[in-house]
Amino acid sequence: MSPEASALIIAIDGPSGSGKSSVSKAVAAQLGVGYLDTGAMYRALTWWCLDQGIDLTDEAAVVEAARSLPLEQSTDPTDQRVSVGGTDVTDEIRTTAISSEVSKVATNTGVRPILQQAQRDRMSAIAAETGGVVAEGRDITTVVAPDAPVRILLTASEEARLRRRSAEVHGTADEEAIAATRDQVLRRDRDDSAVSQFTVAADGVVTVDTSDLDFDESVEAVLAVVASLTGDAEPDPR
Ligand SMILES: Nc1ncnc2c1ncn2[C@@H]1O[C@H](COP(=O)(O)OP(=O)(O)O)[C@@H](O)[C@H]1O
Ligand SMILES: Nc1ccn([C@H]2C[C@H](O)[C@@H](COP(=O)(O)OP(=O)(O)O)O2)c(=O)n1
Repeated sequence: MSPEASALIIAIDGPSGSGKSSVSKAVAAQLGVGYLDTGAMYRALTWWCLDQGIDLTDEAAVVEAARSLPLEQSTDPTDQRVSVGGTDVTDEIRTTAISSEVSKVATNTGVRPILQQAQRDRMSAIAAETGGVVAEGRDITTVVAPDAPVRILLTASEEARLRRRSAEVHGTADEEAIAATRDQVLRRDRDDSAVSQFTVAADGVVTVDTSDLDFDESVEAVLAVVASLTGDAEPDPR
């Protein structure tokens, strides 16, 4: 039996602002396994293309960039660093400049199989190293790891997602800040929906709706699903 056969592989998908990244990191940390942020890979490729002066609408050029992307990404859920070609882009890939362009790269159908395969390879390597992995994105439960023993769709109402992203990016969730966040959340989800299904759970995928849960409750809810599906994944009580 390969080491991966008994590994704790957890796939989490969901729309922007549902809590995928923050909740997945906390779950991975509590379970003592590695973490893979697949959205960061699309963001890093977007940054690289813009840095190289590649027109994001030139599909073939972006596919070529995906093939040779010099990406380094940490797997520690408590210390996430992303660098491309030796440049640390951890913060830069979260800026509005990247958030507003990333869907052009994520909806490039030549790019997706390249990053999906890279994600499968990364998941296997992380699981072999740490005994498991929490991987999150838009198509992990359906395309990247449809055989994962734990597959979760993390959702939240449009209102909750806008409020959270607005508070995160603008430090407030007043009307003006929410209006400024709409493009980043709703338009991007609409564009991304053209290539992935992340609003309705596929067969066998458990939905966790965090609309009325605070952050800690969301982490608990995901851990409860993990425990119920694996039987032996109760978090360390320390
Ligand atoms: N259940 C929750 N309740 C309140 N805030 C949350 C919850 N889950 C996540 N957040 C906060 O909302 C923001 C967006 O979460 P994030 O994990 O980046 O979402 P996603 O990766 O799905 O886009 C972050 O500031 C995060 O701390
Ligand atoms: N597995 C994935 C992960 C992300 N994407 C796309 C969708 C998003 O527009 C970008 C960035 O994803 P990311 O998870 O960082 O975005 P949010 O934090 O949820 O707003 O990449 C994807 O198409 N497939």
